[in-house]
Formats: sequence, structure tokens, C-alpha cells
Amino acid sequence: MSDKIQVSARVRRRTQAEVTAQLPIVVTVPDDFCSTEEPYVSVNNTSLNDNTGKVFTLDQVYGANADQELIYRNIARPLLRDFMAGMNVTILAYGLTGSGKTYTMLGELVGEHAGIVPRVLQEIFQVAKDDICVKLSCVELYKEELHDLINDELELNAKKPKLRLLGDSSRDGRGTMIQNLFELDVLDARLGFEMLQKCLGKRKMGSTKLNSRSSRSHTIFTITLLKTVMSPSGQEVVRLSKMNLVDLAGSEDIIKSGATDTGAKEAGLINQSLLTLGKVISALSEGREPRHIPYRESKLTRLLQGSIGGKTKTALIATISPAKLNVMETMLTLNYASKAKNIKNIPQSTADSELVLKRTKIRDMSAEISRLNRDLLATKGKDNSIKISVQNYEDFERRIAELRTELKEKDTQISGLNAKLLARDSEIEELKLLNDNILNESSQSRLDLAAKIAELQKTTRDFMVLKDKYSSQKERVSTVTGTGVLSIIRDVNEMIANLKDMMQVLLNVKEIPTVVQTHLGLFKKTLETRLKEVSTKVEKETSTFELALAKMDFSLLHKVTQDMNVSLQIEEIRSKNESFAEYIDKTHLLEESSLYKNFDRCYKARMAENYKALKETYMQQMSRMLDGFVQSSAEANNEAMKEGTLDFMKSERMQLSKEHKVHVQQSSQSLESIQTRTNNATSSLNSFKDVATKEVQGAFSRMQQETKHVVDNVLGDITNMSKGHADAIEKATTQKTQAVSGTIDKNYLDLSRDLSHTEKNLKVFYLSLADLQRSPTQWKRPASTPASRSPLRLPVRLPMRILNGQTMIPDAAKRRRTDLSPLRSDQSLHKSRIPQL
Ligand SMILES: Nc1ncnc2c1ncn2[C@@H]1O[C@H](COP(=O)(O)OP(=O)(O)OP(=O)(O)O)[C@@H](O)[C@H]1O
Repeated sequence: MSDKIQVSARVRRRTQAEVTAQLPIVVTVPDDFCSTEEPYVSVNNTSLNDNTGKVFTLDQVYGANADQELIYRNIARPLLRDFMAGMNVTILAYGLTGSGKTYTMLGELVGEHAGIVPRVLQEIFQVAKDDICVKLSCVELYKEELHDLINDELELNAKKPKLRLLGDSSRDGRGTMIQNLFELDVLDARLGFEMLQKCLGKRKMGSTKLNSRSSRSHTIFTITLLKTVMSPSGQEVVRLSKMNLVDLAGSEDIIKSGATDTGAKEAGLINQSLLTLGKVISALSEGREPRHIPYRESKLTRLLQGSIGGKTKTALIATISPAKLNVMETMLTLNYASKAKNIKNIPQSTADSELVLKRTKIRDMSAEISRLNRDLLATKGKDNSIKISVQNYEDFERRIAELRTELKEKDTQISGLNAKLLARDSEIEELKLLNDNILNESSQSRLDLAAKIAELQKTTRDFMVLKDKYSSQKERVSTVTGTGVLSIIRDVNEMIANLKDMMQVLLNVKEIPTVVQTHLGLFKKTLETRLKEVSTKVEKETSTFELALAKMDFSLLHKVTQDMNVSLQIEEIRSKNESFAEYIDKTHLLEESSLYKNFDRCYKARMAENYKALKETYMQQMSRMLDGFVQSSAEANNEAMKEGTLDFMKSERMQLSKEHKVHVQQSSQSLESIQTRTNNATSSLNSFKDVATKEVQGAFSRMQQETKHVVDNVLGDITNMSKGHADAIEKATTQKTQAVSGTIDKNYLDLSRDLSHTEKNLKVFYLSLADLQRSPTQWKRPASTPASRSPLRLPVRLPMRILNGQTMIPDAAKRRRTDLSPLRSDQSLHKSRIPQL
């Protein structure tokens, strides 16, 4: 079945040098990663005649973002599967120098930049089993010369055998063989990488304007896979398949690459072989028959004969630079690539690989025959000496060296295998021991089992006998009981029912004490808990109390009494009483007080005024009277004759005494009103005294009651708290309560004393008031009797009224401030009504 060459283009991004040179991009692709649906590359170059540029259609196109992994997965892996299945495959990279051929095929050996070759090696050994053998060869074609890079590296022969190209050149041939090419057995990927590394180091590299590390040669890595398989005829055969991985040298414009002399010759030769490759591609793509394919025109095309148009499955990767500089070469590359797309290969099937093997064997055998023939010819010497040709001798030597190397390798392998064998032997010994143990154990177990089985059999027999006995017994019972069984069952049921009832009754009876017991238990528990709590509390309180007692500040009781404000209240009453007394004393009763002063001053002033007015009135009246009398006497003398002067004087005197009486009457009226007011004030004072006394007594009794209550409470608490410590506490408490009641009693005594003082003062005050009331003539206090004022000087202790915490001044006292003089309002009364004479 024919299979076209799979052609892909990989367009890299511009290199740093191209960026620096500011080379414009002329190549575009539909997708920067991968395009398989629209796999075209468009080259847009204004220097071309048609300004529209050119579009090349391939199988797959990769852009600048396509990484090594993607290329490997899409292009190399499918071919690797075919290769593992026995097919010959080829992957080759073709393109302008510096376009990325080496990067694509080899890249770095490990990591993300690893190219196709190292990835293939890696995967082969990942999927490989024991039935395969992997060989690696590496040939370099430089200036039309072949070099075995592995042989160079290993230096197996001092004189290296020349590599020759063998094989048919016909179109249907499987390709060319390289004689004397060394194939290294690769046991694992690591060894493959090492060899790869060394081969790469030996390649001919050079620096061109376009690539500082330019491959100046074509390099072909060939991986040979030998796998043991069963043939359709049932025979075990070895299947052989090859994978060629080709990194071609770059096609280049000699002028642009800057090659001179040897460089130019080298470039020329490189270009020559590539030119031939192009021709082969063109010839194969034309599809005309019969046709001449110029494989033989270069070693490269001879080498690639099987891969291009042969029996190999092939993938061609055209590497492209996007820069404008080599646009013509890029076009050429793409041109060949699009042509190669049409080349049909006939990949070898798995069945064919057996044929390959046979043919390989035949070819090897014919080589052997020709070698022997050469030897035969050489031995036909006249001197009967055995001669062989120089080439055969060299081949022998090379072969011997190879065999020695192989021997060494085999020795190493054998020693390794021996070591493994020894290890296996010891393992087998261990297993044998284990096996013996298991056998012993199992024979013992078997014996045990037999004994158990015998026991079981005996038990079964016994059981059977018992079963027989039971059935015969059962039969006999049924015969004996007969029809009476039913009535017995009924009776039994009845009995069971009765028993149930009894049980219920019993249970009920039983339940009562159980409930009581439960409650008792709960009660007991609660009691215990409470007792514990109480004792803990009492202990705690006692300790607190003892502590307080120890400190002797009796703070708890003191605090309680303090809280009740008993002493404060007493103190407050006392201080307020004192301040009121002081107030009365200072503001009303003392000589220097304004009330007294006013009263005194007014009293004196009025008296003086009245006396003066009276005196003046009398004087005026007398002088007027005398004047009138003199005048009237004169007139009477003059009119003596007319009226009797004595009668006139008599009537005047009567008039005067009349007026005097009226005046006295008025004065006594004023005095009466003063007396009435004084009486009122006295009764107010008395009632105030009663109220105050009552209030003080009430406060005192309340205080006593509260104190008693507090003391009782405290005592009760103390008694409750400290039953166990009653004596000591009681003593201390009694002492303290006595002290408190002593204080209270003292306070009460003080208060009573104060009250009696107040009463006394009041009495004195009344006396002084009564003194005032006696008569207007007695108002004037004689200077010789200071004692009459002395009661006022006494520290008067008036009781106060405490209403809502405010000190109230008795009404009488207030009134006294305004009604200072009873005379003031009646001043008009003092005007003389004596007619002017
Ligand atoms: N796809 C790519 N991604 C990143 N770097 C690339 C890519 N292709 C090529 N390069 C870089 O471009 C430079 C040239 O690449 P490379 O040596 O592979 O070119 P070449 O085609 O093998 O050249 P020559 O034919 O002269 O050997 C290298 O530095 C390489 O790392």
C-alpha cells in the first residue's frame, strides 16, 4: 500500500540576530501553534513579480509557538509506533541554514528543548520489553565523504575501515547499505544519550553569517530494532526495522553565507547534494513513467534512496525562517516541500520484515562468500603458503577487535548474570526451606484434620442414635397422652393467664416501695448534697467571719449599721439642730443679729419718736394753749365781762383729757394686738415643738427598730452560719451589739438632752415674750437690768422641723421678720386730735 511522504513546515520566530538586523517578516502561517485544517504557508515578498506573494500548501504547518513536544507528538510519535511495529521509517529535516533543522532533530538532549532523536530514544526504552535489541549507528556525510561517528568515538580500530555504500539503485530497492558502519548495541536510553552526545561533538560545525553553529555536514542517525516474533508459519524469527533520523546541512546562498575558498567549496558541495535531492524530489513528484531518478548523482540521495520513493514511511520537516533575508531560498525550500508531498513511498509491512531479515542474511552470506573467495584466490600461492588478501586481513583484524569488544561486553554481562544467578540460588534455597516448613506444617495439619474428621464422624453417629431415641420417645408420649393433651393445654393456658394476673398484682405491689425507695433515695441524695453545700458555705462563711473577728474591725456589722446610716442620721439631726439653733441665735435673738437690731432700733426709735412727738405735741399744745390762754386771757380780760374765763378753761381741760384717754385706748388696743400675735406665735411654737418632738421620737424609734432589725438579722445570720462556733461568735457579737446599743443610747441621751435644752430655751423665749407683752410702759428695758436681756443671750436650742430633708423655719419666726413693729401700721393713730387753739 502506497503512502505519501508527510510534509510539514515549521516556521520559527526571528532569531535575536534577525531582530537586531530589523529584518522584516515575510512568512505567515494561519496558526502560531499548529494548522492541519488549513496547512498553508504564505510568503509575501514585494521583490517578487507578483505582489500578492506565494502560498504553499503542505500537510501540517507549525508556527512560532509550536514547541518541541508538539512537533514530537504530531510528527515523530506516529512513525515511532510504525517503527516498533516493524516498519522502516525516516524523519528528515530540510531547510535553509539557520532555519532550525538541528534544533528540530536534536535540540538539547534533555528538557523541554529536547529534539526528536533524544525523545525517540527515550520512548523506545520506555515501551521496550526484553525481547528487543536496539542498535544505534551514526554516519556523517561531509564533502561527499562518509564518516562513522561512533567508530571515531570508540576508536575500535587504529586503522578505520572505509565506509562504502552498498545496495541496489533500482527504484524498488530498499535502499542503500553502508558497509563497515558500526552499530552499537544500546542497552538503555542513558547509553544512547551518551553516544549521541559524543557523536554530536564530532560533527563538522562551522560559523556562517546566518548561523554561528552551522552544521556543515549531513548527519544520519539510524536506530535498528531487532525483535523476536512468531512468523505466520509458527517459527520464531527475528524482525528487523530501521529508523533514520536525518539532520541535513543547510541549503544556502554562498554569497549571503559569506563562504570563501574552502567555505565556498564546502557550501558548493553541500548545495550540490541538496540540489540532487531536489532533483530526486522533483523527478519523483512528477509521477511520469518510465522515468529516471537521479539517486546516484550524490551520496546523500543514494543514502536516502529507501526513504524517498522507497519502501520507507517518511516524514519531511521543512524548517523556515520568517525573515526576509533569504526569501528566495525559503521559497525554494517550500517549493521542494510541496513537491515532496506528492511522492509516494511503499512502506514495508510487518510481513515484509521477515523478507528483509532473510535478504539481510543472504546479503551477509554473499559478503562472506566473496570474502572467502578472495581468501581462496589469495591462498593459491606457489610457495604453498597461506595467504589472504590485505583487505580480508584487515577485515579479520577488525572482526577480531569487534569480537574482543563483544567478548568483553559478554564477560561483563556473564558476570552480571552470574551475580544474579547466585542471588537467585540463595533465593531458591530460602524458598526451598520455606517450602519444607510449609510441607511439614501441612502434613501436621492434615493429621489434625483426619483426627477432627474421625471425631466428627463419631459425634454424628452419637447424634443419630440420640435422634432415633428421641423419635421413639416422642411417639410413646403421643400415644400415652392421646386426646387429653388438648384439655391439658387449655388448663395450662388458664394457669398461665392467672399467673400473669398475679404477677401484675405483685408487680404493682412491688412498685410502691420501689417508688418510695426511689424518692427516698433521691430525697436522701438531695439532702446530702444540700447538707454538703450548707456545711461548705458555713465553713466558708465561718472562716470569713473568723478572719473578720481576728482583725477585730467587726466590719460586717459595722458595715450594716453604716449602711443603715444610723449614726449618720443621729449626727445629721444633731448638726441640723445645732445649725438651726445657731441660725435662730444669730439671726433673730442675739443683740448683734439684724432681727434683734431692727426690733431694738425700731422699738427705741418708735419710743423716742412717740415720746418726742408726744412731748412736742404737749409742748406745742401747752404753748399754743398758753399762747391761746394768754391771748384768750387778754381777750377774756377784755371780754371778762362777756363770758366767764374759768368755764372756758374747764372745757378746754376736759377736751384735753378726753383726747388723752383716746390716745391711751389706742395704745392699749395696739398692745392687745401684739399680745394676740404673741399668743399665736406661742401656740405655733408649741405645735412646732410637738411636731418636732414627735418626729424626733418617731425617727428615734424607727432608728431603734431598724437597728434592732438589722442586729436581729445579723444575729440570726450569725447564729445560722456558725452553730459550731456559737460561743465565741455570740460573745463577740454581744460585745459589739452592746457597743452599738451603747452608742445608740448615748446618741439618744444627747438628743434628749438637746431636746430638754430646746424646751428650756423655749420657755425662756416665752418668758421674754410675756415680758414684752406686759405693758407699753414696761417695754423699755432699763439699762440697770441687763438680766432682762440675758435669756436672749442664752444658747437657745430650738428644735427644727425636718421635712423632706429640708430645714423649715417656723412660721412664727418668719412672721417676726416682717412684723417687726406693731406700731408702724398704726402710726396715724398717734396724730393729735387736739384742735388747734
Ligand atoms: N523553532 C525554534 N524555536 C526556537 N529556536 C530555534 C527554533 N529553530 C531554530 N532555533 C534557533 O535558531 C538557531 C539556528 O538553528 P539551527 O542550528 O537548528 O539551524 P540549522 O537549520 O540547523 O542551521 P545549519 O543548517 O546552519 O546547521 C539556533 O540558535 C536555534 O536554537
